[in-house]
Amino acid sequence: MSSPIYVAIDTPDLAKAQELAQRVHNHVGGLKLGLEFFCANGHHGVREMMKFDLPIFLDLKLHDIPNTVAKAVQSLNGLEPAVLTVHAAGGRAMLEDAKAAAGIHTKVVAVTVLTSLDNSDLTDIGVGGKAEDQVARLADLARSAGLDGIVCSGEEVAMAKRAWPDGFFVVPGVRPAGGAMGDQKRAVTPREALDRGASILVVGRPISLADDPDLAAREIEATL
Ligand SMILES: O=c1ccn([C@@H]2O[C@H](COP(=O)(O)O)[C@@H](O)[C@H]2O)c(=O)[nH]1
Repeated sequence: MSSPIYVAIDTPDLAKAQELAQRVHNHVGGLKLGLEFFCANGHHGVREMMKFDLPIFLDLKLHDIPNTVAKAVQSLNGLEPAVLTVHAAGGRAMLEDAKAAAGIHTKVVAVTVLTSLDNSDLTDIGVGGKAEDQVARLADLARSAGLDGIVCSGEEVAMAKRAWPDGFFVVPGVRPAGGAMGDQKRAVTPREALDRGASILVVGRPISLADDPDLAAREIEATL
């Protein structure tokens, strides 16, 4: 069975992205490419990364009016990433149109509450209540809009999976026990996230900043 770990390749530099993928490709289940990579390298860069023969997760977190998001998704035609993100806060019509525009092999998943936010950050942006309540609301919206799943933290994934047993749950911001949090605020360990119902885990800096990224990936895998 392939690893649930998708390594976040957070760099605009194609050569560095290829070097990281080359080092870890035998011990991860997929490659996650974000906005900084896509803005710098576009379709060509994604095609280069597809040569590692691993599923590609395009984490573009699209969030705009429905027409614009649908056209952006259509513009990915030919790439057919395994996973594509949009922001649930874009609303029902945007989510429906994003899903309709995606290829049949692409799981479209909605980002609920970024793992870098805590309850106090939510208050700052006018969202009352706790992160868990907001995740529950947006997960329900994503499900009823026909999406494949959501992105949430390991703190909410068990609750979300209970409500949506066949949903696809992406959990980023995981940290090995004692690992540096950086800007992440709602982090659990990779093992906890999987035990609570994550379908895949996104791991960035704990692998990419390690002296030996392949060893770091293998050590995380060994805890699962
Ligand atoms: O809520 C979210 C959504 C996406 N991400 C992305 O995951 C990785 C995490 O990187 P780390 O270095 O392991 O913190 C990164 O690419 C984010 O853009 C997230 O962290 N939280």
